[in-house]
Formats: sequence, C-alpha cells, structure tokens
Amino acid sequence: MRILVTGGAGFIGSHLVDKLMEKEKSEVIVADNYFTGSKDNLKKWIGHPRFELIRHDISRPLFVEVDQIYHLACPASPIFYKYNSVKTIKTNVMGTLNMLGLAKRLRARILFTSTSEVYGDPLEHPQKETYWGNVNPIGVRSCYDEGKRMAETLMFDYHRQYGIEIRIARIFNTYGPRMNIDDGRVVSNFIAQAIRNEPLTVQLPGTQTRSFCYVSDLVDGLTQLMEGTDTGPINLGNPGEFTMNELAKAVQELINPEVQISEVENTPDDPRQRKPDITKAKEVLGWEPKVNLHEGIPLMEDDFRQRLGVPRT
Ligand SMILES: NC(=O)c1ccc[n+]([C@@H]2O[C@H](COP(=O)([O-])OP(=O)(O)OC[C@H]3O[C@@H](n4cnc5c(N)ncnc54)[C@H](O)[C@@H]3O)[C@@H](O)[C@H]2O)c1
Ligand SMILES: O=c1ccn([C@@H]2O[C@H](COP(=O)(O)OP(=O)(O)O[C@H]3OC[C@@H](O)[C@H](O)[C@H]3O)[C@@H](O)[C@H]2O)c(=O)[nH]1
Repeated sequence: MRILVTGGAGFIGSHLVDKLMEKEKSEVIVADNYFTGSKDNLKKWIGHPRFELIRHDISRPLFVEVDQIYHLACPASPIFYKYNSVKTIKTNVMGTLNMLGLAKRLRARILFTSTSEVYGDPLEHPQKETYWGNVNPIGVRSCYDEGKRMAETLMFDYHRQYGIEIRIARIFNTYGPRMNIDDGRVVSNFIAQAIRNEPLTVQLPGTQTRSFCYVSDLVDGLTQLMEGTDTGPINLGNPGEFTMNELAKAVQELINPEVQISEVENTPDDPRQRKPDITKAKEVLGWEPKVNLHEGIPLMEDDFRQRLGVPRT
C-alpha cells in the first residue's frame, strides 16, 4: 500500500505519518510546501526506505502513483489562513481539484480533512453532520470556511460523477505536541504564554466555546474513517466544551498558577460556540476520543518546554 499525505509536514499530518509508517507494509509519500509545516516534524522518517518527502505546492498538479490519498494540505490557524487569503482559496479549491484528478486517474481512495468551520457561527448546538451551517460568504474567514465547503462539494461531485471513493472528516479544534509555538491558535498560545510567564490572551468576550481533541485521538479517527465504508462527512472531535475563560483557568492551574490572564480584542466573525455531535462517528466507526483536556495539556506542555528550553522547576 502506497499512501500520499498532502500537508504531511504539518501538525496533524506528521502525527498521521507516524501512525501510517508503523505498518510495515506501508510506503508513505508526503507532499508539502512548508508554509506552516516543517521537515523537523518528519525528521525521524527522512532517509527511511519506505518514506519520501516532496516539496510541492498542491495548487499545482502532482504526478505520483499511490493507492490512497490523505489530503490535509491547507494552513489551519486563522492567522496563517488569513495571511494570504487568495492563496488559501487556491489551496482549498485548486489543490482539492488536483488531488481529485490524481485520485481519478489512479482510482485511489481519497480522504479530505474538512473542518468544523463549515458550520460557521452555528445556530444549532451541538453540531450534527446534517446541519448546513451559518457562514458569512464575504468575511475574513471565508477563504477558509467557504474554501473547505467548496472542497467538500468537489469531493461529492467527483464521487457522484466519476465513482471516486471519498472520505470526508469534519475536524473540530485539535491540539497536541508539534503545534507551531507561534501558531496563533488558542491552546498553543496559552501554553507558550504560561511557560514564558506572559499574560494569557483571552480574546473577548471569553464566553465563546470550543471543544478540544487531542491529536492521537484525531489521527485514530482519520485512519478508521479511511479504512471504513462510509463516505462521511463525519465529525471528529472531543465533545468536552470549554469557554476561553475556562481554558485559560485550566492552563493557569496546570502550568503556571502565577501567570496573569488578560482580555484582548477579538477578530471578526469568531464563532460563538462549537461542539461536535459525534453520534455518527461512534455508530459508523466505533470511534470516540480517549484523552481529555486535563490529560492532554500536560502532554503538550512537555513538548513545548523542550522546544522553548524551559524545564519544569
Ligand atoms: N488542527 C485543527 O484544529 C484542525 C481543525 C479542523 C481542520 N483541520 C484541517 O486539518 C489539516 C491539517 O491541519 P493542521 O492543524 O495540521 O495544520 P498545519 O498548518 O500544521 O498543517 C498544514 C500543512 O499543509 C501544508 N500546506 C499548506 N498549504 C499547502 C499547499 N498549497 N501545498 C502543499 N502543502 C501545503 C503546510 O505547510 C503544513 O505542513 C488542514 O487541512 C486543516 O484545515 C485542522
Ligand atoms: O490567544 C488567543 C487565541 C484565540 N483565542 C480564542 O480562542 C478561540 C479559538 O481560536 P483558534 O484560533 O484556536 O481556532 P478557531 O476555533 O477560531 O479556528 C480553528 O477552527 C478549526 C480549524 O479548522 C482550525 O484549526 C481553526 O480554523 C476563538 O474564540 C478565539 O477568539 C483566544 O482567546 N486567545
């Protein structure tokens, strides 16, 4: 089995590669342009006979011979996906078209990592896969959430029109070791701030909620979805829901009780609430997350302390 992972040098992608490489018969090819990812995340596999790393931007066609495609390439942190919004759209739309073209030529199964952001600022809570969402089509987040929605449309049209085997995961906020230290997402920000003894920046109002999934759980969900028979979309996330005020308190308690918490301005269109309904994942895949936030934060803290060079005192 030869498997392509686009975006495999990123946070989730590199953990997925670790899991795929554990299977002795798998060969893994990663294609990544290193916009938010890094070779460092894959250093243990570089030089391995079953592993190949290609610098490639998926908004251009890619010619490789594989049996399965995990299509993850796309900046995921709001700061990075807004940085060059037109490029984010090209990555989602042209990139997904290119990967579907590859899947069509090879008759390969393709899994796309969509997002809870397709639900926008959801009016249904928790979110089921049947909910169509509440998305601003012209806002600063649209390059990402509308880009992912268009990519889901392309996936289903290739499936209906050409019989391509597709899998769609709608991933909710995921955290863990190897996130970029200055990634800008909330869990990595708070952990880095707590270790550096800088105020935790809670964006107002602080009552907005998210549900945080530990990366090993998420990766198990992705491989189970790929190996199963359901096209999805299937929500993959941890239903444990926290306000940003609660998250800041948890990080303060677990990492640095002395650290201050400060309130800062938010960005436009920030979703006010988000929690996955994972009934479908449980029924169809037999999947549910195992690691809760209070267990996951210390695991991520170890990795951040090591990279920041600040040991526990
Ligand atoms: N982490 C989350 O909470 C979360 C939630 C929902 C969905 N997702 C999705 O999961 C996937 C992985 O997210 P992540 O958190 O690992 O993000 P990440 O930013 O760490 O990884 C994305 C990877 O894609 C690469 N990339 C970006 N544009 C590319 C392009 N045009 N060509 C080739 N490579 C490109 C980056 O260099 C990086 O290695 C993304 O598709 C993201 O939208 C993540
Ligand atoms: O320092 C910070 C950063 C963020 N936040 C808040 O934390 C919440 C989560 O923000 P993040 O930037 O981590 O992530 P978001 O939930 O906005 O988007 C994420 O959603 C799912 C995925 O597709 C992506 O990983 C990302 O787009 C927001 O309400 C934001 O206002 C803070 O309070 N402080």
